[in-house]
Amino acid sequence: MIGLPDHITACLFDLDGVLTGTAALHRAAWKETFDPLLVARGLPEFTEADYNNHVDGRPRFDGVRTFLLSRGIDLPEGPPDAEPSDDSVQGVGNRKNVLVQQIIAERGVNPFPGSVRYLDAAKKAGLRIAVVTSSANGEAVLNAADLSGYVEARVDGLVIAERKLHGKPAPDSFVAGAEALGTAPANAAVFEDALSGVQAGKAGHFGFVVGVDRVGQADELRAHGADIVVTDLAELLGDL
Ligand SMILES: O=P(O)(O)OC[C@H]1O[C@@H](O)[C@H](O)[C@@H](O)[C@@H]1O
Repeated sequence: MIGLPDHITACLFDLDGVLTGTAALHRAAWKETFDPLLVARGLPEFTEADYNNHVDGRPRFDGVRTFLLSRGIDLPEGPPDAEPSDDSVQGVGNRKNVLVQQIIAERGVNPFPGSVRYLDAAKKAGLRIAVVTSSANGEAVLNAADLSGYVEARVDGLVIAERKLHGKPAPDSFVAGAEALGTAPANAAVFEDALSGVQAGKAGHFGFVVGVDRVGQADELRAHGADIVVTDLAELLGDL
């Protein structure tokens, strides 16, 4: 049914990069945040590979920590209300959030047409639908894309922080999404564009992991745990 094995009764969709084109906006905000820190230390600029390997899919402050570690930069943690100008992990994360909200407001949120068609098909097929995103801006993005009507349960960055869940690549946020729908992981499909996200799907033993390749990393998505890789969700409907 709609490109999924028969035992699948629920779909757990990542948001940025799977349902909406906002992954590129997050990437732009991260680059604008990290480049001055790198340049000041004489290090190479933030690349797409840095984003894909260290930041994409992870909760905001995990992304800061993982990337800084990859470049050997040690910043103090700082308090959660650190000023966006503060050179601490919390300050850098807060700075990125100011930037991403500006960029989203300027460029707008566009759902992928193939993803909207897939959501329609999933709903028609009677599959349960949840969104599992590390973004604390998830609700605003879903609303801006006019997709909230499809979503029966949402696990976002705010929920992850509040419940102290381990972020992707740990499976916990997807497990919480399946739980919210009353579905066992074995009967749920995970849809992810991030390497950390397909890794989470595999680690949680979900029934099917769909890798969504928006940036030419199909092999990496497979190596991190995707059972199948598509470039557009409508491919699963078999009519592209
Ligand atoms: O900073 P936010 O909006 O809470 O988002 C956290 C992360 O959310 C993920 O969905 C994105 O893939 C990441 O790029 C982003 O950093």
